[in-house]
Amino acid sequence: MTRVGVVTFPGSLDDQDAARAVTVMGLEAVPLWHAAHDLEGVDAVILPGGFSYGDYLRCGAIARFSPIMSEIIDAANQGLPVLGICNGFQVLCESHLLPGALIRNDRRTFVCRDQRLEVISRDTVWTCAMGEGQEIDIVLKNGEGRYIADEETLARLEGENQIVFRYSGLNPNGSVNDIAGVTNRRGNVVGLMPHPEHNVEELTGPSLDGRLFFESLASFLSARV
Ligand SMILES: NC(=O)CC[C@H](N)C(=O)O
Repeated sequence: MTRVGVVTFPGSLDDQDAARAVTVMGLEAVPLWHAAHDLEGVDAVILPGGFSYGDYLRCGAIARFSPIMSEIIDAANQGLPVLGICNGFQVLCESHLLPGALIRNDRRTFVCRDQRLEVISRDTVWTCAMGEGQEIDIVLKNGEGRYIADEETLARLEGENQIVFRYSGLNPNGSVNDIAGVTNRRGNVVGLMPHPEHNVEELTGPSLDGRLFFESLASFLSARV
């Protein structure tokens, strides 16, 4: 059975929900503590949402130095699928596994809403079961979701198909080019601000579009063996 590691940092909030989503999708969730040095042979890793280390300095800036992150950086550079959700996306940017940075929302408030996204690239481990141009609805909830990058990086992301999602309709936080999620060159590391783990069950809907992320992972892994 596919084993998906879910990391818990001090201050993580959505690690339990991420693990539940993994289980709901028929995969095995493996809890990984931030201080551990061992990925326990997992097939993929999720860095969940929350407030790691109290969001001090900058969201994700301290979590980046957790022992588990040096293991994840090495493994990701060798192709391990990694999904960073919200605070997890912030950690991935701070770790330089993904380019750019996330700063305070332009309206200076915490934003919590159902958010429509447009799928820009299905050329990643976590979106290969989606359609290009497909619109999906995923919960958004953060204070520092405004994606920025320098012009050269932006041009490269746009030119090399590394923008994975854009906000559809109203841009909720001032992210440059409406960017909601990006990937690395190889397409195994994806980070996004909205929370797919909250959109996998009827009870907590309204959409079930979060399932597509796990279906993508499953189809990528089964095509590989
Ligand atoms: N939902 C989250 O993961 C929040 C991330 C981060 N603490 C922020 O407010 O931006």
